Amino acid sequence: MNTKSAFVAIVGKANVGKSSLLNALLGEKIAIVSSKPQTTRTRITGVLTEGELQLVFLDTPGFHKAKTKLSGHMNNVVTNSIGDVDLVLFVVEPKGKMNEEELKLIETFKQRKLLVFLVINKIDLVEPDDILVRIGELQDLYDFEAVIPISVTEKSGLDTVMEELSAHTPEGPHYFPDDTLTDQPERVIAGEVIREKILRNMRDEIPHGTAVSIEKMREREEGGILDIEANIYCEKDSHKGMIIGKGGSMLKKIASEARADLEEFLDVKINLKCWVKVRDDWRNNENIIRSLGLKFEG
Ligand SMILES: Nc1nc2c(ncn2[C@@H]2O[C@H](COP(=O)(O)OP(=O)(O)OP(=O)(O)O)[C@@H](O)[C@H]2O)c(=O)[nH]1
Repeated sequence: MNTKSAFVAIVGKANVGKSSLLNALLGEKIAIVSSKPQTTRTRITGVLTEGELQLVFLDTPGFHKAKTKLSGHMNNVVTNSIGDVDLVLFVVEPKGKMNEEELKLIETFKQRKLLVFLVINKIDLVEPDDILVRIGELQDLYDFEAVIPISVTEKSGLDTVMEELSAHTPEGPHYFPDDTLTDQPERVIAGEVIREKILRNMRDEIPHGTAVSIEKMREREEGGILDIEANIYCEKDSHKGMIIGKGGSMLKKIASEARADLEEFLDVKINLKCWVKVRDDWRNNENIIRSLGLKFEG
């Protein structure tokens, strides 16, 4: 089975129903990230797996103002790393003016050219005609991928949200085991940070044909050092050569940038080792995808 996966951010001003929407989408299929303190720092709020599809919901990475020193750090790191979310659900009220926060969000969409779905929530509070007016008002603000009127309370429109998300989710491995609660999303983050460094440093040469699997992540008993070992899978020998670079220079750059981000993010000294491996058909290979998934088990 070809799998597909996406990182999804739910954004919007306070009280528009973001949490309600997330809960409604996750329903009983929720694989809540555990309540271990680290996990809240990673801001993964839920994982939804349905057949081939896996959606990893993030708590509005980089979209809101820093409240504490920690979240300030997080915003920086997350904006730089997985701020490149695949899909965004922008939740708005069914009436009223866009406030400053919302206009800023739209600016962010424009700057990052994000793939955004405009979700007009609470349509149970307005007349059907008002919804049309609302759509007219808002759809010029950004080139939204779709405009979806919903009511979480009345459970209407939720299927459409899922259909749109699914239709726009690219092929990719499931980051979490399909049926397992995970308590180690920091592994996912580590993998994503490394992958982001590859994409950033190699923009054109190596497109999306890479996957990163965290083989090991263990804090040393003494010394406060976290050892991380990662495999970078690519599709061709020539890609492997490019990722490693002349005399290992590219891999060194990728690893040292990833290490710096992760040290700040996890607030611990990190010893990061990366290996590059060729897997012709990793996208299709059930075993590899499975092993990528299983790496996340506790
Ligand atoms: N009438 C109506 N109320 C809704 C709907 N969806 C959510 N609400 C209500 O709106 C309020 C805010 O919902 P939340 O899900 O907490 O909103 P939020 O965007 O996560 O809020 P913050 O955490 O403050 O950012 C709650 O009282 C919900 O019950 C809806 O479709 N219709």
